[in-house]
Amino acid sequence: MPRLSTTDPSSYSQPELVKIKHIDIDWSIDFGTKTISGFSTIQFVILTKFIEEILLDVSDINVESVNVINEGCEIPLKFTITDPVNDIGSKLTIMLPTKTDGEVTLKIIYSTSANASALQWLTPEQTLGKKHPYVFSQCQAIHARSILPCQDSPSVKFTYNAVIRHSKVLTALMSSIRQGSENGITRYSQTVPVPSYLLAIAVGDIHSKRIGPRSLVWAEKEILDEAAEEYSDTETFLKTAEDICGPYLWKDYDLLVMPPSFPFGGMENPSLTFVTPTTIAGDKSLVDVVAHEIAHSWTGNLVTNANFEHFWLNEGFTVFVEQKIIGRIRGSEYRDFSALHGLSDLKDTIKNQLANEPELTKLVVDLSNVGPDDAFSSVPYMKGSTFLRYLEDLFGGPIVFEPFLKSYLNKFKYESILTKDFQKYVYEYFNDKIPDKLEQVDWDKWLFTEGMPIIIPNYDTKVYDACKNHSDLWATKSLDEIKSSPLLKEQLTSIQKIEVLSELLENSEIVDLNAEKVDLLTATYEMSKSRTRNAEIRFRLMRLVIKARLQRFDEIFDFANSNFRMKFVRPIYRDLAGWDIGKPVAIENFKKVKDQMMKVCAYTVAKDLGIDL
Ligand SMILES: CC/C=C\C/C=C\C[C@@H](O)/C=C/C=C/C=C\[C@@H](O)CCCC(=O)O
Ligand SMILES: [Zn+2]
Repeated sequence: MPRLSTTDPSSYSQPELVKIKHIDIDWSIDFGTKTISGFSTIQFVILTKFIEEILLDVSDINVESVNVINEGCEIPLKFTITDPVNDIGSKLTIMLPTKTDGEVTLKIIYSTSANASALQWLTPEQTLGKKHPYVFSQCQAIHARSILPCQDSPSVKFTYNAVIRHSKVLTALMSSIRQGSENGITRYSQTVPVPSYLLAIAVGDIHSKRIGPRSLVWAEKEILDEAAEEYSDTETFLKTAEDICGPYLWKDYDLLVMPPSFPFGGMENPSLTFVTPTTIAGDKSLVDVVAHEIAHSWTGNLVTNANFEHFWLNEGFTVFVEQKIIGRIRGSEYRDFSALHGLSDLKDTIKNQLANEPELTKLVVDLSNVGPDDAFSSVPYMKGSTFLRYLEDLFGGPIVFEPFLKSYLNKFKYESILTKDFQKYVYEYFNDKIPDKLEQVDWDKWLFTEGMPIIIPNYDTKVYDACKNHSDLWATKSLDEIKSSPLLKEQLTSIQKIEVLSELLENSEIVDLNAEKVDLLTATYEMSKSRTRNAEIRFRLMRLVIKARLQRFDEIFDFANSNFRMKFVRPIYRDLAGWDIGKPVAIENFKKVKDQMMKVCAYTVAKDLGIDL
């Protein structure tokens, strides 16, 4: 795939010449045809002397007409759409009537395809309530182009108003501020400029419950109360994040608990985080995802990567802030534990998921020939946050680094930036203060070396050590020795149990896994399905079952079919694909359930299994 534009390798649009400033959206949601149809009125600002055409991204969109709006009159324009390119979609070229400068407004009438990659349409049977259909979107990284023609590049930020026409019995939600809803017409308005990937919509039989002064949780009725209970610390997270990052600029912060096929843990859609139900463990042990999504309100949503090669600016910073929130609330040893746990995940990613694509283990990647969905991994999250922690420690700790962080967020809010902008600001801010420390940072090595981070910070290992002691016991001792070990009298928390399993997975080659050991482990830490709802635990336990080559496929697929969060299903399918007996069973199961997965999930799992979709 050729590099599409100088600004963004994953977009046909030319943000260096022209940028969208505002969109008025008018959409009708049709569950019968599984399509959204309507129009967008798009205001562009021209950044060069003049332009004669405008290029937009589209994917599988049927464009009916394009008109230029001039002093209230609409003049039809010629346009062409190229054949789709895998992962990227098509180029919509709009011919302007004359050489144009200043600003221009276009009205585009269009409808989506039933296969729009950003959307998942659920039948009533696929919902908890079983009575009404449901549709939701996931636009990151480059799927917004499948629901509206746009400059689908995070280097472009725009405000929008939206009118959503839908069945009166359903609720329509968007990632902005609700202006009202009457007779099946719901209006939203986003007054903070956002990139296209932060557009989000969900329509279904969705209800809400207040969980804080600026927060509602939205969910199907059947899980509303337990969700409200699980996420009841949201306001504490918000206040702590404000203390670290500055004022919260998005007015409301709501959560929408997604259907289990939502492919990610959470998505930072402004004012309305989408969160997977797999974070509901019943004991708040997995709500760090909410701290993560709240952190994105600054890192990612206000200061945004200009293209996805610099995704670490979104995710590395967000994990860094998430861990600070955890440290502030639970103690610094838990901040460090979270970082150490992240490093275990990173090791797994580098060893397994990216074993054949080491160039994707760099902090800044080259996406000229790779789609963002294919490049996605824990690397920008964990390597990025480790780099920031290294800088914080080197520069003098939080007392020095936190004022910088606030200043950085304030300086670049509403903008889209590259790594070099961050680097330049580090020098601008610290040059007079700590020039000797600045000299020690090997930027090239941090940004472009493959594999694990070049330096591992000196973390407090107090919480982690207990996990390591337990995992060492299981890895090195006989069953009798394990059973009689005094260590097992020590209670571990859910997050520590997760780490014990991660360590065992990391060392699975030497652990001598067998049915008895797996069963004893399961019983000892109360990890059976009947004893825990913790999906992170169940996920790792199922991976151990596979590593032990136990043919417990019912149990494995009971979990792998209960949700289609890619973080869970992809490693399970990958592990099965590496086992001659597991692979055909996995393929058979995948074929049965792939239509219930969101497209990005089905596509990547098929790749993991080495089969065509
Ligand atoms: C270097 C990587 C380059 C580009 C990747 C960018 C986007 C990839 C695309 O697949 C979308 C990702 C969306 C992520 C949303 C939420 C995550 O934070 C969830 C993390 C995994 C999980 O917890 O389930
Ligand atoms: Zn994130």
